[in-house]
Amino acid sequence: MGVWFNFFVATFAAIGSFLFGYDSGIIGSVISPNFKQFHIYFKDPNDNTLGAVVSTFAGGCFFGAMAAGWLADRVGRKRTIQIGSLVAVFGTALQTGARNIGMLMGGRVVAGLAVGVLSMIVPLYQSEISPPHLRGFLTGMTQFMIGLGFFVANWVGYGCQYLDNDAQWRVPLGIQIIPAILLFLGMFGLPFSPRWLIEKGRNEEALAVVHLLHDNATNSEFIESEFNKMLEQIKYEKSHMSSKISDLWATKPMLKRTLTGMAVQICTQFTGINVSTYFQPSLYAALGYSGNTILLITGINGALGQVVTLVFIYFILDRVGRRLPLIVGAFGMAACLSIEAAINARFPGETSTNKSAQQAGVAFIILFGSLFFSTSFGPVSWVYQSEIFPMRIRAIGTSVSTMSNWAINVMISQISPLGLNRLGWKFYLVFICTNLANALIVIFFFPETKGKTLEEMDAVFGDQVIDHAAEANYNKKVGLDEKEESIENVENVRDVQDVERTT
Ligand SMILES: O[C@H]1[C@H](O)[C@@H](O)[C@H](O)[C@@H](O)[C@@H]1O
Repeated sequence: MGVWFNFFVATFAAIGSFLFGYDSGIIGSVISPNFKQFHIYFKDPNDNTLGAVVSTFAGGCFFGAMAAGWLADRVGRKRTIQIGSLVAVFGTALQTGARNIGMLMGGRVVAGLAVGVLSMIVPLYQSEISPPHLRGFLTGMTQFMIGLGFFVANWVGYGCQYLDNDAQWRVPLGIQIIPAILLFLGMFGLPFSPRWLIEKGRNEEALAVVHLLHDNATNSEFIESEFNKMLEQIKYEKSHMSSKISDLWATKPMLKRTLTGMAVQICTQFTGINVSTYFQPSLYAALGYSGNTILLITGINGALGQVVTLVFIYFILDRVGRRLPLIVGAFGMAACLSIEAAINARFPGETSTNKSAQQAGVAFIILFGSLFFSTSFGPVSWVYQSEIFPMRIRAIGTSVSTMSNWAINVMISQISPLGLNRLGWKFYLVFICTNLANALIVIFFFPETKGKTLEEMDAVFGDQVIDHAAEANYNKKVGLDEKEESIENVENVRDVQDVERTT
């Protein structure tokens, strides 16, 4: 079935990422003053309670991402997605049927657990089913679908504010049950990750999946070689290495991977994207805009971000690699925020009526998120964290990276309202510095991973590598049948390589 099927599988699984975006986005509308019915029903909850409604979700995400690392190895990537979607159904039901604020918060925590699981497992699954030359695009679908979730949530929120009974908040919260059920059921029809199948010794099923994903008349050689590489590497890892949490820092190359995986997510949060995502209306208000204009600008920004993300992951990411977009993006975001700070300092919305300054202010917020973030840390963070770990530790490594995302996410969303109120335009300065720091971190510490198979990442991070050419050579030399003996000889080949290296 080949590439189209591959694309379909990656996109369908990304319904999990849609839930991530929708669930994160919808709560901002539901608790806003426009949703009067919500405030009446819950007897005017104060700011602390509303803050807790938002942060309990992110807290749940943190623990969900943790659990997903454990689940993904035991029951597999596909079943973990299904578990995540079932938990999402439960969390949605609790929120939609909430009778008091406690029940609503309980629902937020459960939904958070689900989104935490899905945020970690969806890109991991996508990267394990992708051929190397399309991995950026297919794993990048995670970011596209997160953005779509936010976008749909904005408009659903916009429409529902006009309802004048409980449905005003129950409907936007309840809608998530549709994608959650669709994902749960649909995943029955999608394949298991071939790499996980090999790990479990189900090689024939794995080979069938690789055929299903990459098949077309001309590439049987590619399929065979891709499958053999997976097989050799995973068998070697299984027989020679452990998969304990401490393996994340057991050797220098492993520590490097772990720190890079965490760093890509921490840097993503320190771009300031969530200040712009969660508090976008306040940013436009600070420039002097109000009411429906704010909604309109938010809508345009969201739509533009989607188009740019798609163009970037489809045409650019697999060609230019991961490093360059991250570096350009970080400098671009620092530049946008510098101009933004200057405009806000010189022409504050309360006192200034300078129209061009206001428009420029809006333009640079849009450029920041829809251009620079969408072509850098947005998609690349998910792609990168899912491709850098070896199989035996990939689930735990990806889980720790995703947990870093949520931990810093909670921290930044807690301090942002304070920062924006107390520091005003000076708050931008913080993120100018963090974006410059992000650029330096990438320049000095992030290796390029474009086009490599997941098994070739060992070489990228300085680990021992199975050299397939040397292996074939060795087999020929000792007169063995290459294919059958390849696994058994990996150890010998390494010995030969070691000898060659030391002589
Ligand atoms: O807007 C989201 C943001 O809320 C997440 O924290 C980030 O990790 C995603 O990449 C981004 O798309």
